[in-house]
Amino acid sequence: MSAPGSSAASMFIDLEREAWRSLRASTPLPLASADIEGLRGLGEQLDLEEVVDVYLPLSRLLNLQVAAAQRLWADQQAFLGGTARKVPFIIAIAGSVAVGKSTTARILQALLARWPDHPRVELVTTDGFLFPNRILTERGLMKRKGFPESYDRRGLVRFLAELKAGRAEVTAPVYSHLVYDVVPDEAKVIRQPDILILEGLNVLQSGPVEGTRMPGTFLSDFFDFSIYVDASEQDIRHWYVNRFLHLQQTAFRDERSYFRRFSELTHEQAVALAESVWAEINGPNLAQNIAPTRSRARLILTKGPDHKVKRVRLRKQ
Ligand SMILES: Nc1ncnc2c1ncn2[C@@H]1O[C@H](COP(=O)(O)OP(=O)(O)O)[C@@H](O)[C@H]1O
Ligand SMILES: CC(C)(COP(=O)(O)O)[C@@H](O)C(=O)NCCC(=O)O
Repeated sequence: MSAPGSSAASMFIDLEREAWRSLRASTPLPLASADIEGLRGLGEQLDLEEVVDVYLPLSRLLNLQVAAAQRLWADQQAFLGGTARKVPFIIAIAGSVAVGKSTTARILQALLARWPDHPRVELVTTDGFLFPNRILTERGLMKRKGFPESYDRRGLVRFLAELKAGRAEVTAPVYSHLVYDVVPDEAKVIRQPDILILEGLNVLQSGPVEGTRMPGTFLSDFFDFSIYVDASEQDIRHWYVNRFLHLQQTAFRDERSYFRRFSELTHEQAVALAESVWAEINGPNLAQNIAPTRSRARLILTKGPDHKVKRVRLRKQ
Protein backbone atom coordinates (compact mmCIF):
# COMPACT_ATOMS: atom_id res chain seq x y z
CA MET A 1 0.00 0.00 0.00
CA SER A 2 1.38 3.40 -0.82
CA ALA A 3 1.48 5.70 2.15
CA PRO A 4 -0.60 8.85 1.93
CA GLY A 5 1.82 11.68 1.47
CA SER A 6 4.00 9.74 -0.98
CA SER A 7 2.62 8.40 -4.24
CA ALA A 8 -0.97 8.84 -3.06
CA ALA A 9 -0.17 12.42 -2.10
CA SER A 10 -2.51 13.93 -4.63
CA MET A 11 -5.50 12.47 -2.77
CA PHE A 12 -4.70 14.45 0.39
CA ILE A 13 -4.18 18.03 1.44
CA ASP A 14 -1.11 17.71 3.63
CA LEU A 15 -0.67 20.20 6.48
CA GLU A 16 2.23 20.39 8.88
CA ARG A 17 1.28 21.20 12.46
CA GLU A 18 2.00 24.93 12.14
CA ALA A 19 -0.20 25.31 9.06
CA TRP A 20 -3.04 23.43 10.73
CA ARG A 21 -2.60 25.37 13.97
CA SER A 22 -2.90 28.68 12.13
CA LEU A 23 -6.48 27.68 11.19
CA ARG A 24 -7.34 28.26 14.81
CA ALA A 25 -7.38 31.99 14.05
CA SER A 26 -10.30 31.47 11.68
CA THR A 27 -12.14 29.18 14.10
CA PRO A 28 -14.96 31.32 15.47
CA LEU A 29 -15.58 29.40 18.70
CA PRO A 30 -13.31 30.58 21.48
CA LEU A 31 -13.09 28.32 24.49
CA ALA A 32 -14.06 30.03 27.73
CA SER A 33 -12.07 29.19 30.84
CA ALA A 34 -15.08 27.23 32.16
CA ASP A 35 -15.00 25.07 29.01
CA ILE A 36 -11.31 24.47 29.47
CA GLU A 37 -11.88 23.40 33.07
CA GLY A 38 -14.52 20.98 31.79
CA LEU A 39 -12.07 19.47 29.33
CA ARG A 40 -9.44 19.06 32.01
CA GLY A 41 -11.74 16.45 33.52
CA LEU A 42 -11.22 14.34 30.40
CA GLY A 43 -7.75 13.26 31.44
CA GLU A 44 -4.91 14.26 33.69
CA GLN A 45 -2.41 14.39 30.87
CA LEU A 46 -4.47 16.34 28.40
CA ASP A 47 -2.48 19.29 27.09
CA LEU A 48 -4.97 22.13 26.80
CA GLU A 49 -2.89 24.03 24.26
CA GLU A 50 -3.09 20.91 22.09
CA VAL A 51 -6.88 20.93 22.44
CA VAL A 52 -7.10 24.53 21.33
CA ASP A 53 -4.49 24.33 18.55
CA VAL A 54 -5.40 21.00 17.00
CA TYR A 55 -8.78 19.69 18.10
CA LEU A 56 -10.70 22.96 18.06
CA PRO A 57 -10.04 23.52 14.30
CA LEU A 58 -10.87 19.86 13.74
CA SER A 59 -14.19 20.27 15.55
CA ARG A 60 -14.92 23.27 13.30
CA LEU A 61 -14.22 21.24 10.18
CA LEU A 62 -16.56 18.53 11.47
CA ASN A 63 -19.17 21.11 12.44
CA LEU A 64 -19.13 22.40 8.83
CA GLN A 65 -19.45 18.87 7.48
CA VAL A 66 -22.41 18.10 9.76
CA ALA A 67 -24.21 21.34 8.85
CA ALA A 68 -23.72 20.68 5.12
CA ALA A 69 -24.97 17.09 5.44
CA GLN A 70 -28.04 18.23 7.39
CA ARG A 71 -28.85 20.90 4.78
CA LEU A 72 -28.49 18.42 1.96
CA TRP A 73 -30.72 15.93 3.81
CA ALA A 74 -33.40 18.57 4.40
CA ASP A 75 -33.26 19.70 0.74
CA GLN A 76 -33.54 16.14 -0.43
CA GLN A 77 -36.55 15.54 1.81
CA ALA A 78 -38.19 18.69 0.44
CA PHE A 79 -37.46 17.50 -3.10
CA LEU A 80 -39.05 14.15 -2.34
CA GLY A 81 -41.97 15.88 -0.67
CA GLY A 82 -41.47 13.89 2.53
CA THR A 83 -40.69 14.62 6.12
CA ALA A 84 -38.38 11.77 7.06
CA ARG A 85 -36.63 11.99 10.40
CA LYS A 86 -33.15 13.40 10.63
CA VAL A 87 -30.51 10.69 10.79
CA PRO A 88 -27.30 10.84 12.82
CA PHE A 89 -24.07 12.02 11.19
CA ILE A 90 -21.59 9.19 11.78
CA ILE A 91 -17.90 9.87 12.42
CA ALA A 92 -15.62 6.82 12.59
CA ILE A 93 -12.32 6.92 14.47
CA ALA A 94 -9.79 4.21 13.60
CA GLY A 95 -6.25 3.39 14.69
CA SER A 96 -4.17 1.01 16.78
CA VAL A 97 -4.82 -0.09 20.35
CA ALA A 98 -3.40 2.69 22.62
CA VAL A 99 -2.89 5.27 19.86
CA GLY A 100 -5.43 7.59 21.50
CA LYS A 101 -8.74 6.87 19.77
CA SER A 102 -10.81 7.12 22.95
CA THR A 103 -9.11 10.32 24.01
CA THR A 104 -9.62 11.85 20.55
CA ALA A 105 -13.26 10.77 20.55
CA ARG A 106 -13.92 12.27 23.99
CA ILE A 107 -12.25 15.58 23.11
CA LEU A 108 -14.25 15.83 19.88
CA GLN A 109 -17.49 14.92 21.65
CA ALA A 110 -16.93 17.72 24.17
CA LEU A 111 -15.89 20.29 21.54
CA LEU A 112 -18.64 19.48 19.04
CA ALA A 113 -21.28 19.87 21.74
CA ARG A 114 -20.04 23.42 22.37
CA TRP A 115 -20.90 24.70 18.89
CA PRO A 116 -23.89 27.09 18.90
CA ASP A 117 -26.31 24.53 17.50
CA HIS A 118 -25.36 22.27 20.49
CA PRO A 119 -25.59 18.96 18.73
CA ARG A 120 -26.21 15.87 20.82
CA VAL A 121 -23.13 13.71 20.38
CA GLU A 122 -23.05 10.04 21.37
CA LEU A 123 -19.99 7.84 21.61
CA VAL A 124 -19.92 4.12 20.83
CA THR A 125 -16.89 1.84 20.88
CA THR A 126 -16.75 -1.27 18.75
CA ASP A 127 -15.47 -3.42 21.63
CA GLY A 128 -19.11 -4.04 22.63
CA PHE A 129 -19.38 -5.98 19.37
CA LEU A 130 -16.54 -8.35 20.27
CA PHE A 131 -17.86 -11.88 20.62
CA PRO A 132 -18.18 -12.84 24.30
CA ASN A 133 -15.22 -14.74 25.80
CA ARG A 134 -17.30 -17.94 25.75
CA ILE A 135 -17.54 -17.84 21.95
CA LEU A 136 -13.96 -16.60 21.49
CA THR A 137 -12.75 -19.53 23.63
CA GLU A 138 -14.83 -22.03 21.60
CA ARG A 139 -13.34 -20.66 18.40
CA GLY A 140 -9.77 -20.48 19.74
CA LEU A 141 -9.76 -16.68 19.41
CA MET A 142 -8.96 -15.54 22.96
CA LYS A 143 -5.53 -14.39 21.79
CA ARG A 144 -7.02 -12.68 18.76
CA LYS A 145 -9.14 -10.06 20.52
CA GLY A 146 -9.27 -7.03 18.28
CA PHE A 147 -8.62 -9.01 15.06
CA PRO A 148 -11.46 -8.79 12.51
CA GLU A 149 -12.67 -12.33 13.22
CA SER A 150 -13.16 -11.54 16.93
CA TYR A 151 -16.06 -9.14 16.18
CA ASP A 152 -19.71 -9.69 15.43
CA ARG A 153 -19.46 -7.62 12.26
CA ARG A 154 -23.01 -8.48 11.25
CA GLY A 155 -24.25 -7.03 14.54
CA LEU A 156 -22.22 -3.92 13.89
CA VAL A 157 -23.67 -3.49 10.39
CA ARG A 158 -27.17 -4.03 11.77
CA PHE A 159 -26.56 -1.38 14.43
CA LEU A 160 -25.36 1.18 11.87
CA ALA A 161 -28.13 0.34 9.41
CA GLU A 162 -30.77 0.87 12.12
CA LEU A 163 -29.25 4.20 13.08
CA LYS A 164 -29.17 5.38 9.50
CA ALA A 165 -32.73 4.16 8.96
CA GLY A 166 -33.78 6.78 11.54
CA ARG A 167 -34.89 4.33 14.25
CA ALA A 168 -36.02 6.14 17.39
CA GLU A 169 -33.99 3.85 19.63
CA VAL A 170 -31.02 1.64 18.80
CA THR A 171 -28.96 -0.39 21.27
CA ALA A 172 -25.28 -1.27 21.31
CA PRO A 173 -23.75 -4.00 23.47
CA VAL A 174 -21.24 -2.94 26.12
CA TYR A 175 -17.74 -4.29 26.82
CA SER A 176 -16.04 -4.12 30.21
CA HIS A 177 -12.26 -3.72 30.24
CA LEU A 178 -12.41 -4.59 33.92
CA VAL A 179 -13.89 -8.06 33.47
CA TYR A 180 -12.39 -8.35 29.95
CA ASP A 181 -15.69 -9.48 28.47
CA VAL A 182 -18.93 -8.26 26.97
CA VAL A 183 -21.40 -7.46 29.77
CA PRO A 184 -24.37 -9.81 29.25
CA ASP A 185 -27.24 -7.69 30.54
CA GLU A 186 -26.11 -4.24 29.63
CA ALA A 187 -26.71 -2.17 26.50
CA LYS A 188 -26.13 1.40 25.51
CA VAL A 189 -29.33 3.00 24.24
CA ILE A 190 -28.88 5.52 21.45
CA ARG A 191 -31.79 7.86 20.80
CA GLN A 192 -31.31 9.73 17.55
CA PRO A 193 -28.28 11.87 18.37
CA ASP A 194 -27.22 14.52 15.86
CA ILE A 195 -23.77 12.97 15.72
CA LEU A 196 -22.53 9.51 16.60
CA ILE A 197 -18.80 8.87 17.00
CA LEU A 198 -17.94 5.21 16.42
CA GLU A 199 -14.48 4.36 17.64
CA GLY A 200 -12.62 1.11 17.06
CA LEU A 201 -9.62 -0.69 15.66
CA ASN A 202 -11.31 -2.11 12.62
CA VAL A 203 -13.88 0.41 11.55
CA LEU A 204 -12.19 1.10 8.21
CA GLN A 205 -11.74 -2.55 7.32
CA SER A 206 -12.81 -3.33 3.80
CA GLY A 207 -14.53 -6.48 2.72
CA PRO A 208 -18.26 -6.94 2.55
CA VAL A 209 -20.01 -8.20 5.67
CA GLU A 210 -21.91 -11.27 4.54
CA GLY A 211 -24.92 -12.84 6.21
CA THR A 212 -26.82 -9.59 6.62
CA ARG A 213 -29.87 -8.56 4.66
CA MET A 214 -27.47 -6.28 2.80
CA PRO A 215 -24.76 -8.54 1.33
CA GLY A 216 -21.89 -6.53 -0.05
CA THR A 217 -22.19 -3.86 2.63
CA PHE A 218 -19.02 -2.32 4.11
CA LEU A 219 -19.09 -0.64 7.52
CA SER A 220 -17.70 2.46 5.86
CA ASP A 221 -20.85 2.73 3.71
CA PHE A 222 -22.50 4.23 6.80
CA PHE A 223 -19.81 6.78 7.66
CA ASP A 224 -20.14 10.47 6.88
CA PHE A 225 -16.58 11.18 7.99
CA SER A 226 -13.64 9.11 9.21
CA ILE A 227 -10.45 9.84 11.11
CA TYR A 228 -7.36 7.63 11.40
CA VAL A 229 -5.16 8.34 14.41
CA ASP A 230 -1.60 7.52 13.43
CA ALA A 231 1.80 7.37 15.15
CA SER A 232 4.97 5.31 14.88
CA GLU A 233 4.65 1.74 16.12
CA GLN A 234 7.45 2.35 18.58
CA ASP A 235 5.59 5.26 20.18
CA ILE A 236 2.29 3.39 20.31
CA ARG A 237 3.96 0.37 21.93
CA HIS A 238 5.45 2.69 24.51
CA TRP A 239 2.03 4.25 25.25
CA TYR A 240 0.52 0.76 25.48
CA VAL A 241 3.14 -0.37 28.02
CA ASN A 242 2.71 2.83 30.05
CA ARG A 243 -1.06 2.47 30.11
CA PHE A 244 -0.67 -1.18 31.16
CA LEU A 245 1.65 -0.14 34.02
CA HIS A 246 -0.82 2.49 35.13
CA LEU A 247 -3.71 0.00 35.04
CA GLN A 248 -1.60 -2.51 36.94
CA GLN A 249 -1.35 0.02 39.78
CA THR A 250 -5.05 0.90 39.66
CA ALA A 251 -7.81 -1.09 37.91
CA PHE A 252 -6.04 -4.48 38.10
CA ARG A 253 -6.25 -4.28 41.89
CA ASP A 254 -10.03 -4.33 41.78
CA GLU A 255 -11.25 -7.74 42.87
CA ARG A 256 -13.50 -7.97 39.79
CA SER A 257 -10.55 -7.43 37.46
CA TYR A 258 -9.75 -10.19 34.99
CA PHE A 259 -6.11 -9.17 35.40
CA ARG A 260 -6.09 -9.16 39.20
CA ARG A 261 -3.43 -11.85 39.21
CA PHE A 262 -1.09 -9.38 37.48
CA SER A 263 -1.41 -6.69 40.12
CA GLU A 264 1.35 -8.30 42.20
CA LEU A 265 3.92 -8.40 39.40
CA THR A 266 7.13 -6.44 39.81
CA HIS A 267 7.66 -3.47 37.49
CA GLU A 268 10.03 -5.51 35.30
CA GLN A 269 7.61 -8.43 35.08
CA ALA A 270 4.73 -6.10 34.20
CA VAL A 271 6.78 -4.43 31.44
CA ALA A 272 7.74 -7.84 30.06
CA LEU A 273 4.09 -8.99 30.07
CA ALA A 274 2.83 -5.83 28.34
CA GLU A 275 5.62 -6.13 25.75
CA SER A 276 4.65 -9.72 25.05
CA VAL A 277 0.93 -8.88 24.62
CA TRP A 278 2.02 -6.17 22.22
CA ALA A 279 4.34 -8.51 20.29
CA GLU A 280 1.80 -11.34 20.07
CA ILE A 281 -1.51 -9.53 19.63
CA ASN A 282 -1.69 -5.77 19.22
CA GLY A 283 1.48 -5.26 17.12
CA PRO A 284 0.58 -7.92 14.51
CA ASN A 285 -3.03 -6.67 14.40
CA LEU A 286 -1.77 -3.15 13.71
CA ALA A 287 0.53 -4.32 10.92
CA GLN A 288 -1.84 -6.81 9.30
CA ASN A 289 -5.27 -5.28 9.69
CA ILE A 290 -5.29 -1.70 10.96
CA ALA A 291 -2.43 0.22 9.29
CA PRO A 292 -3.49 -0.97 5.81
CA THR A 293 -6.80 0.89 6.26
CA ARG A 294 -5.17 4.27 6.93
CA SER A 295 -5.46 5.79 3.47
CA ARG A 296 -9.18 5.02 3.46
CA ALA A 297 -9.77 7.67 6.14
CA ARG A 298 -10.99 11.14 5.24
CA LEU A 299 -8.54 12.66 7.70
CA ILE A 300 -5.29 11.34 9.16
CA LEU A 301 -3.89 12.76 12.41
CA THR A 302 -0.23 11.91 12.90
CA LYS A 303 1.13 12.18 16.43
CA GLY A 304 4.68 12.51 17.68
CA PRO A 305 6.16 10.75 20.73
CA ASP A 306 4.59 13.30 23.12
CA HIS A 307 1.06 12.73 21.69
CA LYS A 308 1.21 16.10 19.97
CA VAL A 309 -0.22 16.11 16.48
CA LYS A 310 2.53 16.97 14.02
CA ARG A 311 0.70 16.53 10.73
CA VAL A 312 -2.87 16.52 9.43
CA ARG A 313 -3.86 15.06 6.08
CA LEU A 314 -7.30 15.68 4.67
CA ARG A 315 -8.69 13.92 1.64
CA LYS A 316 -9.59 16.22 -1.19
CA GLN A 317 -12.82 14.37 -1.93
N1 LIG B 1 -3.88 13.67 23.21
C1 LIG B 1 -3.34 12.98 24.24
N2 LIG B 1 -2.56 13.61 25.15
C2 LIG B 1 -1.99 12.91 26.16
N3 LIG B 1 -2.15 11.60 26.38
C3 LIG B 1 -2.92 10.91 25.53
C4 LIG B 1 -3.57 11.57 24.40
N4 LIG B 1 -4.25 10.62 23.70
C5 LIG B 1 -4.05 9.45 24.37
N5 LIG B 1 -3.27 9.63 25.46
C6 LIG B 1 -2.84 8.55 26.39
O1 LIG B 1 -2.39 7.44 25.59
C7 LIG B 1 -2.96 6.21 26.09
C8 LIG B 1 -3.82 5.54 25.05
O2 LIG B 1 -4.93 6.41 24.76
P1 LIG B 1 -6.41 5.86 24.55
O3 LIG B 1 -7.23 7.05 24.16
O4 LIG B 1 -6.85 5.04 25.72
O5 LIG B 1 -6.15 4.92 23.29
P2 LIG B 1 -7.08 3.92 22.48
O6 LIG B 1 -8.50 4.29 22.72
O7 LIG B 1 -6.66 4.13 21.05
O8 LIG B 1 -6.72 2.53 22.98
C9 LIG B 1 -3.73 6.58 27.36
O9 LIG B 1 -2.88 6.33 28.44
C10 LIG B 1 -4.03 8.06 27.19
O10 LIG B 1 -4.12 8.72 28.45
C1 LIG C 1 -10.91 -4.36 23.41
C2 LIG C 1 -9.88 -4.13 22.30
C3 LIG C 1 -9.92 -5.32 21.34
C4 LIG C 1 -10.19 -2.82 21.55
O1 LIG C 1 -11.47 -2.86 20.94
P1 LIG C 1 -12.15 -1.69 20.03
O2 LIG C 1 -13.07 -0.86 20.91
O3 LIG C 1 -11.08 -0.85 19.41
O4 LIG C 1 -12.97 -2.43 19.01
C5 LIG C 1 -8.45 -4.01 22.90
O5 LIG C 1 -8.37 -2.92 23.75
C6 LIG C 1 -7.98 -5.29 23.63
O6 LIG C 1 -8.38 -5.54 24.73
N1 LIG C 1 -7.13 -6.08 22.98
C7 LIG C 1 -6.69 -7.35 23.47
C8 LIG C 1 -5.23 -7.39 23.82
C9 LIG C 1 -4.92 -6.53 25.02
O7 LIG C 1 -5.30 -6.92 26.14
O8 LIG C 1 -4.30 -5.48 24.84
